[in-house]
Amino acid sequence: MAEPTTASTSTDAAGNGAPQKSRGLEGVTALDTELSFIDGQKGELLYRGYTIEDLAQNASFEETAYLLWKGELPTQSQLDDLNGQLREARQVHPDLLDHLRHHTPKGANPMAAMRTALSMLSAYDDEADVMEPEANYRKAVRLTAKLPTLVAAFDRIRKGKDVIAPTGEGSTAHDFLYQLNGEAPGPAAEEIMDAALVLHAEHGLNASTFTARVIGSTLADMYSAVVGAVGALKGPLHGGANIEVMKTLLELDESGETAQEFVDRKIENKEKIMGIGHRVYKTLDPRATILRNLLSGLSEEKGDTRWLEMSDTIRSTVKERKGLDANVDFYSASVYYLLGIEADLYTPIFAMSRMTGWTAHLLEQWQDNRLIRPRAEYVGARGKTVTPVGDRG
Ligand SMILES: CC(=O)SCCNC(=O)CCNC(=O)[C@H](O)C(C)(C)COP(=O)(O)OP(=O)(O)OC[C@H]1O[C@@H](n2cnc3c(N)ncnc32)[C@H](O)[C@@H]1OP(=O)(O)O
Ligand SMILES: O=C([O-])CC(=O)C(=O)O
Repeated sequence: MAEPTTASTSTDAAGNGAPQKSRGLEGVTALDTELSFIDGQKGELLYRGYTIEDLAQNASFEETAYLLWKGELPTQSQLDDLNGQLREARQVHPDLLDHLRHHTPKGANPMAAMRTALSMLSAYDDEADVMEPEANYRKAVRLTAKLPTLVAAFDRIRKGKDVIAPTGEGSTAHDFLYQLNGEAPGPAAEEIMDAALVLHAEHGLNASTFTARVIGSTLADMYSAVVGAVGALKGPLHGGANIEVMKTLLELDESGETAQEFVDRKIENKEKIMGIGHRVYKTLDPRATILRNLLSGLSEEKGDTRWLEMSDTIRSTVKERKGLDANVDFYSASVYYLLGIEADLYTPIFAMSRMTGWTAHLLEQWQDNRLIRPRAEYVGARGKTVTPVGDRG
């Protein structure tokens, strides 16, 4: 099962009822959620009872967002309302664009630029500190609408191109690709981007969502919580892995080293292979299967199967050598690459999608809030006394 241990009921080795420690909180169940279920042994993922395969195939990102926020898939009129709200909210205040244009170095890490821009957004939101559930829902919609605009704007500004305003039409996937590239995406590219957004939307108490819930549990506002979550997602052990996967593939393509030699070298040097392994999945991440299928179709269409072949060989070699399999970040990297997207935007794209999961968790947290505050066992020194500074050697 995904979450075998409940922190509040576990006991230490002596069975005396003291809380058990778990390095990295592995196996600890910290809270209840209705948002998603992961079976790490079977490789299953459900969002509110629906399989990820069903949602990726049959629901749009906007329908998925509604499902996460509201608990049910939307009716047509509910979806129309949400689409209207998202489209209207895609515009960002001109000050934000000026900040990206004039006060953000072109070489900034896009996740750092987004972390700052999201934080600034709160200053332009009159409801930033209003904690009523409806106000928080409206903020979740606004944050989800605005982040793609900020990501696309930053990419164009750093390339010396004009910023393209959102169209106020179409899906999140369509408008994002339009704002990024300055031309409307074809239906296939839009469909793939939409599916990728569905696949990354929610995943239980992953590190960034846990971060968001910890911040939310202090009754800090939604902006504070998602800014913290962006910080957590940036790390290469979490969402930042998708960028590292692409760097690996590009380096491998240049170097002439075979994928097997690469894996053996990494294992020999006790280095991690990015996009491989997972804290909860002990088998293939079901999202990786779907992303591999998308990559396979895209590779055929583009007549470039290099990345798929390289990825498959890395994956089968690590599986054989270490028994580890691919996670969501493994094939997404090549999918975005073949869509013509710059590698350092892959984690910001992950954040555009996960914004729905983070904010849905915050809405859930605030329905029945209690401060999240675990303990650390003190293992340092005791009994020391202060000597005057001049006498310290
Ligand atoms: C969206 C997401 O966040 S998905 C995860 C994205 N992150 C990555 O792809 C980064 C690469 N993967 C990893 O670093 C890890 O698998 C994590 C962080 C995802 C999960 O890690 P943990 O559950 O903490 O496992 P931990 O890091 O303790 O590793 C356990 C063992 O597996 C090995 N291992 C785990 N992942 C990898 C990997 N990617 N490559 C090589 N070995 C690995 C470790 O070296 C260790 O081996 P050992 O017992 O022989 O020392
Ligand atoms: O669940 C995790 O630890 C990481 C992950 O796959 C995600 O956040 O999508």
